[in-house]
Amino acid sequence: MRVLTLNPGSSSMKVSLVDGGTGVGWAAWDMTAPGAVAHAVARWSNVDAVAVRFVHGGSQKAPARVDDALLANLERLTSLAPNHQPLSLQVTREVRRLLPDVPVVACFDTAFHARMPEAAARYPLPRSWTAQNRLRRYGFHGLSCQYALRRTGELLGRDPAELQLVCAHVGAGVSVTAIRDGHGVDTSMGFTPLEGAMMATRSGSVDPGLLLHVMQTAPMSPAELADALFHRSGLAGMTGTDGDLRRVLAAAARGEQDASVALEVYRHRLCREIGAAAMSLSRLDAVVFTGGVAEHQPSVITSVLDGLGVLGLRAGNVPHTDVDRIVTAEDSPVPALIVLPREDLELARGAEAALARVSVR
Ligand SMILES: Nc1ncnc2c1ncn2[C@@H]1O[C@H](COP(=O)(O)OP(=O)(O)O)[C@@H](O)[C@H]1O
Ligand SMILES: CC(=O)OP(=O)(O)O
Ligand SMILES: [Mg+2]
Repeated sequence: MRVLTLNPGSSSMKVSLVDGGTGVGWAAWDMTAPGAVAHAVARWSNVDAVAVRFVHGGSQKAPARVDDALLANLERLTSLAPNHQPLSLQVTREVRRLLPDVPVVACFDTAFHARMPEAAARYPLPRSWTAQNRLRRYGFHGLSCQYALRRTGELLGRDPAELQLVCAHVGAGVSVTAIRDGHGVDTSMGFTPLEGAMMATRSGSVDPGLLLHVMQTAPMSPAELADALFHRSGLAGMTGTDGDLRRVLAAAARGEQDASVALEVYRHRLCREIGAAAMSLSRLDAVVFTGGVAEHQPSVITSVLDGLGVLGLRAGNVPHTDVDRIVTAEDSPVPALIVLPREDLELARGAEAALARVSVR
């Protein structure tokens, strides 16, 4: 099956053509570039299916063929993932208009975490708020985790279902997930992709008491607060850049103090999330790093590894290549790997599975 995959992330729109499970074409556009979907369709119109990544699927537990009712449900989740959901809805509508005869499947980041134990999924809030079980932790980057798990199994020669891993997706969005029995059992992102580690433009976790204090002393609308936390915090907020790690590293190399401090906080918070995730496992088989930063900036991953000695990781020589590899020293008791992000392959798998289910019915 030839599947056109569309992955609107917070910093770029990634598009690929996957034919029979293998990626055969790839392109990425800056989020601000207009017409990405039209360009992709013009290039790859001869396809059997289209798969679109949605970070928030609400209660959806598996990829699903898109119809108007599904889109209306996904639209209701927009305020829970404002950096992503509107774009996914927009590209889905556009691709349905451009390719009206091709089935479109939505694949959800949240599905990988749907079996998260209650202890990890619940917030300690008044039960009148949580009675409907909607105000809970969902988790994101699930397609990326699913692929990293599969690939780590191949690289270590182990059955993925038996592996106990910590998976750190380090891109513009950053999250850390504990994986056991083939699915997420705890993860740093929660009700929205704002919780947890520090990110390119998102704050990650902040004491809710600090936010209450700010709301009382410098009143602002919910929209202004959301804009500050989703778009004007993280690396961007601390350095006055756009949050792209390349620019922050360059600023630090020029001796800019704000950039150096931001990198320290970034690294510290990532290590802390990795340590926390390990607590949901009974043993640690490996730590796997994926996402755009792991792919393009392996030196950042080395500096994170230096902080993980307590978990039994010993940093090795991290050659800057574009292949999946072990990045810990040969005698490291626990290996760490860099696996290049391939959400596109999971999107294509999801589309094939959803359409096979539909045709069996
Ligand atoms: N050559 C590169 N191309 C793209 N991203 C890069 C490159 N080098 C480093 N990066 C880092 O990868 C980040 C984007 O990661 P990615 O996983 O693609 O983000 P997202 O999917 O969240 O939009 C950028 O913020 C940047 O810091
Ligand atoms: C969930 C999320 O933050 O995704 P991305 O890293 O692709 O922006
Ligand atoms: Mg991404």
